[in-house]
Amino acid sequence: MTAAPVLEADGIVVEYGRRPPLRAVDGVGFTVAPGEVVALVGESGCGKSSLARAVVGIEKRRSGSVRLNGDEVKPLGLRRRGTSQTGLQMVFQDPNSSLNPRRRVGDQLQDGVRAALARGDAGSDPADWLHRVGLDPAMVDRYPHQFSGGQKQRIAIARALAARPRMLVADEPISALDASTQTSVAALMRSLSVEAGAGMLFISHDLSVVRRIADRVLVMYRGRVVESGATEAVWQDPLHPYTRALLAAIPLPDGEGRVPVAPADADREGWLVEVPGALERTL
Ligand SMILES: Nc1ncnc2c1ncn2[C@@H]1O[C@H](COP(=O)(O)OP(=O)(O)OP(=O)(O)O)[C@@H](O)[C@H]1O
Repeated sequence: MTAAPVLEADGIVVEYGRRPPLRAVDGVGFTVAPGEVVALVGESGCGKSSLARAVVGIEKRRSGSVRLNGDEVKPLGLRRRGTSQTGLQMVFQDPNSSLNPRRRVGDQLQDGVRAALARGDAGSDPADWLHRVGLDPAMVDRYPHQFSGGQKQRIAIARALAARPRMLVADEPISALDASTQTSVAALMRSLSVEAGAGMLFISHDLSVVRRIADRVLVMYRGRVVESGATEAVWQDPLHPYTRALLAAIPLPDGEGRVPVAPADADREGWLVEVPGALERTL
């Protein structure tokens, strides 16, 4: 029996501006099971961040719904003042946007631990969280600027996970990191979230990392999910022409990469017209 999804997003639409509005996300739905890592991939500007932000409620949705363990996730502006949705945590590309430069990292980790305890979940102490993300527990009294970028991102991840979220939404969490630490941080995110039974939506441009850590992948193109399925199935047998182009653009070992573009003779709109809706595989 498949576990009930921890996250259910349905018909998400995000628009910017008016006359005419730019439809950045055009009716996207997906689910994430507990302990499952779902990757969201697609070229720059296809709407990944807009979708991620709409899911956690920091971006206004034109329409659509998001449920976390069956409870509706309201956009931030509509939540009661002071109500935090600690069951849903987000990790951003830049760890500086998640960490307060004026507070010791231990105190910031403690906020997450407190939220977990308040919900009746077991909380670990801040030093233990530093240890879990591969940092010296004795560093709890330091400030964010005393850490490298990679270390700060590990702390931001620990801070998000310390709240024991049911769901983690990570928007390009590794792309600002040193290439040598990207894979290890991504693998760490996977192991910690799976261990905690949290679902994760993982956005990345690095398709080799996606292949390593994601159970399932959603391929987004021009605001829509054009293909979704088990990661290996999508890699072995991509159904949508855009997915094929995207996978063909994986950087080659010698560093040469091709940019994912529609075939020269294709009408870009035609890609979507020919294949209406997402190509969903049976899992
Ligand atoms: N605040 C905003 N106001 C107006 N347009 C926006 C805003 N945020 C995003 N957009 C536009 O919406 C579209 C989708 O952007 P989004 O950042 O969601 O894409 P993305 O796939 O995450 O891109 P990237 O991989 O480069 O981060 C783009 O055309 C972008 O220019």
